[in-house]
Amino acid sequence: MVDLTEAQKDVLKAEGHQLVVGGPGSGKTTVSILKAAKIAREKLKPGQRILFLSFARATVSRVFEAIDEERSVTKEEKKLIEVDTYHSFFWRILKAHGYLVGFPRRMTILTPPNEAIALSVIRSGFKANSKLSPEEKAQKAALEVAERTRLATEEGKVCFDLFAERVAVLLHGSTKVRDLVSTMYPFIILDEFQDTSAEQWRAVEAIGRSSTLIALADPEQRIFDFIGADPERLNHFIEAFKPSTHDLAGENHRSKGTDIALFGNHLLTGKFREEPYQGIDFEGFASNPNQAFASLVAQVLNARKRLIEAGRKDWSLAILVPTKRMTRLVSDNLREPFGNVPPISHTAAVDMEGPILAAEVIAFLLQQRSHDGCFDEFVEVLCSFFHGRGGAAPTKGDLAEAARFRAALVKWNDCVAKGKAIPANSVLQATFAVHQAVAAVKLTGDPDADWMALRALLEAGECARLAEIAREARNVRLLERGTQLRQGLSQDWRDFGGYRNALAVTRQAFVQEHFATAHKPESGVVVMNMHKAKGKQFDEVIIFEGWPKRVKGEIVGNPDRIVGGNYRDGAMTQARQNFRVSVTRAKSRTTIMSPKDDICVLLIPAV
Ligand SMILES: Nc1ncnc2c1ncn2[C@@H]1O[C@H](COP(=O)(O)OP(=O)(O)OP(=O)(O)O)[C@@H](O)[C@H]1O
Repeated sequence: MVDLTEAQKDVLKAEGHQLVVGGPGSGKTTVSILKAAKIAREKLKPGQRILFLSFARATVSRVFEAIDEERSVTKEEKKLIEVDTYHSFFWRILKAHGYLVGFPRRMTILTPPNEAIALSVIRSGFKANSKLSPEEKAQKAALEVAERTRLATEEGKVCFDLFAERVAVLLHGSTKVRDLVSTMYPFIILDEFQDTSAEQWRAVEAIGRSSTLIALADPEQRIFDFIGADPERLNHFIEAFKPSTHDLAGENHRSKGTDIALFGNHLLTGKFREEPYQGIDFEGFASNPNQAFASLVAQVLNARKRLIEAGRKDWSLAILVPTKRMTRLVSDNLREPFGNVPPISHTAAVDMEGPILAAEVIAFLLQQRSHDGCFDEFVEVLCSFFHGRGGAAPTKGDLAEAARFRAALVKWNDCVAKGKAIPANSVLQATFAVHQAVAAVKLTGDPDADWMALRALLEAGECARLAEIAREARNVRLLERGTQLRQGLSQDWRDFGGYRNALAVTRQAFVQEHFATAHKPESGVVVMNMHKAKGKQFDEVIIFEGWPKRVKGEIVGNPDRIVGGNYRDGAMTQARQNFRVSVTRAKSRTTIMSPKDDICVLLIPAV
């Protein structure tokens, strides 16, 4: 067992609601787990459990890892600690009691890709978010809320965004439901409390009337302002519950023996010291793609070598980048580095809307239906892919593509009805040919082989859109991932001698996947957006940003920077906090890579 600090010991001793604050790696998660074990020993009645609520599945797996590391916690105690995401906890409440707040009794989850499809028409009526006036933003948000509400109340399709708000209404309105929750969970630990949104806060505020709340927070790791986190949140908690407050502030256990945490603190103020920071490396690179990626690959290879030589098993190296676009670019470059450097095996956290919808296209085809109107349905699935693949930001190009396919289908059906030949230049000719080829495939009942056979057909076929979909589908490791989908498809085959419900089975598998909590934390080389690194820890971190494009010495574009455009603008508090969160994810070393001729403005000392 670790030697707890005095402040950590106080957390274990105190009774009632608690607020535990402290910087990165100060031991908040660790002490909360020990506290949970103590509660399990001393306070729980049979059937009761302690709930540990977190934001994302990835953080949940970190917490599981931390629980496993805590050797002083017994197996029985571990069983009584239930780690869950807000989403999944709220969904459980809604499924049981949602009808009390206007939802139909039968509800399904509208997954993010399908939500993106449903909202794409509204969203595409507006310019990019950054170009909207506050009024336009409000108007867009109101339209989205109205449509989400309609989908939920009229069609029983509930998207994640509605969970917290409805649960808050439910818990404030019904003492009975609240008591049910508190009887089951008399103690609730709230992870990353500084990032709770107004709705999430309203929901836990209600539960706090009958359960004891233990909030863990680092106000300076607040990174979710854009979706409703509020600097005042800790004060809301203090006012409502008068908790005992425990400050683990100065401690840094994650990167002991280094100056990583210190550097993180200095980033907040922009006041750096002269002496180098142990564990922080800076690498400048030249502002062009070849040299930038070559420098990155060199750093990745060095870091990987260090970690392997250190003899750790399960080592982890994170490459953190500012944008989604950069995540893809880095991943592409690692897959095919320059010269004779072999591919660098890694996982990349790319947005899943496109890949999931691409998988749905394949699933639809696995059904091999042949009824009238089957081709129409296929075109509709294809159009859904274009509507949804951009997630919250559908592109005009994708929506135009969907419109073009739909218009071509009307023409197509018109020709068929009139017995006329279909125009040879119809965009659907190639699509139809692939559809026919798929219908002729003899499926075997082995889901892996069949899935791959269809994907290969799409990839090799004449239709460029379907080939693109097949490539997107490669990003979902659906069949490797677990047995849920494979079992579902096999069962389907056994029941019907074909994959009659493949699309429904696939959608269900993704919902399950979203709620699954037993994943291992990432290991090996991982590439992800800086935002996604919150709450995680890695052995080494490389932070890599974009570079300016110059024409005749003048900067004409500066994409993918840690600070948009790399402009200095006021206090830049939010950007500083984000940067600090990324820097402090490392246990032993953080390498910061920024263009030599336009260094990240946050690294330039404040005067
Ligand atoms: N008192 C202690 N002595 C030594 N090591 C500790 C102590 N407390 C925690 N640790 C270790 O320090 C690391 C970071 O701790 P933990 O994850 O609990 O921090 P945290 O405050 O939750 O971090 P963050 O907010 O950055 O996610 C862990 O590997 C943990 O085992």
